[in-house]
Amino acid sequence: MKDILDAIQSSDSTAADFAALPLPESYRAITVHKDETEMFAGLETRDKDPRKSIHLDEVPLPELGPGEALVAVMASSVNYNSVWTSIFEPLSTFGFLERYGRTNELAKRHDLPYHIIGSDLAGVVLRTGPGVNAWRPGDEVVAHCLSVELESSDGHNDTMLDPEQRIWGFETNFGGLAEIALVKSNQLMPKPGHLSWEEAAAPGLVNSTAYRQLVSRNGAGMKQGDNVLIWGASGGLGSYATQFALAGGANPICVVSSPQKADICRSMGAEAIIDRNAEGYKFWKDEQTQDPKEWKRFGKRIRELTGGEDIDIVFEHPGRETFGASVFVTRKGGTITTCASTSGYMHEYDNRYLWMSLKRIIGSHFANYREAWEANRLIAKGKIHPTLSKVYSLEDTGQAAYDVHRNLHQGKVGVLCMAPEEGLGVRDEELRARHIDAINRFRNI
Ligand SMILES: C/C=C/C(=O)SCCNC(=O)CCNC(=O)[C@H](O)C(C)(C)COP(=O)(O)OP(=O)(O)OC[C@H]1O[C@@H](n2cnc3c(N)ncnc32)[C@H](O)[C@@H]1OP(=O)(O)O
Ligand SMILES: NC(=O)C1=CN([C@@H]2O[C@H](COP(=O)(O)OP(=O)(O)OC[C@H]3O[C@@H](n4cnc5c(N)ncnc54)[C@H](OP(=O)(O)O)[C@@H]3O)[C@@H](O)[C@H]2O)C=CC1
Repeated sequence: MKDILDAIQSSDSTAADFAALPLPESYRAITVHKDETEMFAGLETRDKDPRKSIHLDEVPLPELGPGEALVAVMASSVNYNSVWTSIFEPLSTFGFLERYGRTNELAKRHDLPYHIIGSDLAGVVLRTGPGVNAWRPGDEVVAHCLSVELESSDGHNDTMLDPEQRIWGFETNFGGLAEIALVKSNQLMPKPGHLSWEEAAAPGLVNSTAYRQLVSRNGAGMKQGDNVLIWGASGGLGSYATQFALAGGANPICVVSSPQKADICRSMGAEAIIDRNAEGYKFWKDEQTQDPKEWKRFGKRIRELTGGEDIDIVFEHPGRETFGASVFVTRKGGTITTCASTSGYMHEYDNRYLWMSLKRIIGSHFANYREAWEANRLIAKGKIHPTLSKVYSLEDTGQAAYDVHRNLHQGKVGVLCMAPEEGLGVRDEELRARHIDAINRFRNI
């Protein structure tokens, strides 16, 4: 591993040098264990502690197949999907690995008693498999998390529709929270040169998801002037949705839960901000009953902030707790676009407000390669910025996942994998200097 790190840190290493580097037989990786999937049985979701289920193990290097690449991971980030994996909700991800393993001989590699998790990385290509021409050893890359087989016709208009579509590091093994990761080569994209390894690893999953969900024609197709209600506007997804709304000439109405988070949104340029905690919205009277009066109070507040207008697009992900309110506050003909259900996936809403006002609910999930590429291009051009707040060592990934599970974090939480310290890997100091305040906006708050 030391030779690999030395080659990455040396300014004159060539593709041939990387190709000649011997690969280690094993490497360190963040895992959950199959024999521990019942460890939290009977506990409430919030009491399931990722620090207990997340391990740092030495694991064997997987075989490299056609169309694949092995990447030395300098940094990764914590996504909520790793929280779900670590608390074994809504189901154990070992089921995904078993199912994938049954599909073909090579996919059997993924069905192991441990799951190496993580769906983001920034690093350097070490080896490519047969059939890979676009990338070579030594390339500095980030990886998006869409894994597709594309053997069926179904995925050829939009690769997210492939029947064998999987999220790398969640529904496949050998993810990014590790010193080495195995990806398909069509997950690779150029690392933005003005960012450090940990900054470059932070946006990937959430930035691509927010891009499809909000901007792409496959999602809400946001346009100039749209009022966009963004739940969790300073969180992982929301901090990118807020930037897309502002950069695209829309009007974000940011919902957050503290004055500090409201300040972050303000510093991004948002003006309409609702502190859901301070204003005390209670959309549910009890576990079974919603309170339409609270939907109306919320809608009235939105009208105050917009000069009397309602919402064109809701950027939904909290799910059960907010969905009824989201459908209610959307304007006639407007769109609710949803990619998750953090607070519960059995949603309830008053359908009269949907059909009578011709509203649409759009399901959105990650992004296809083109959408991920466009989202990464905006980062590389300094139009959208990473929202990295805190960075942990690989050893402390459990604590990082705990912070995200308990909503103690801001923006994105990074993890150093092979990178010995923060701040390394910057290749374009000039572009960095132009955007340094925006790059650091979420740091250490
Ligand atoms: C990028 C980051 C993203 C995120 O963070 S997203 C948040 C984290 N992700 C999640 O929480 C999602 C986790 N995934 C799930 O919860 C499950 O993954 C799903 C609920 C999405 C799907 O459940 P499943 O059990 O995998 O699939 P089924 O479709 O419920 O069951 C499969 C069986 O059901 C049959 N079936 C499917 N559709 C139909 C139909 N229309 N009519 C009749 N049967 C159907 C199939 O054939 C098969 O059957 P047979 O088990 O016998 O093989
Ligand atoms: N389908 C897909 O492709 C993707 C799905 N996801 C899913 O989206 C969800 C959010 O991910 P991410 O943004 O990274 O997570 P974060 O935890 O970083 O941010 C979510 C934010 O939502 C707000 N929130 C949480 N619970 C509630 C609630 N009950 N009511 C209102 N607001 C709430 C919080 O902000 P505040 O407290 O300030 O209001 C929180 O910070 C997860 O479930 C994740 O698995 C994520 C990425 C891709």
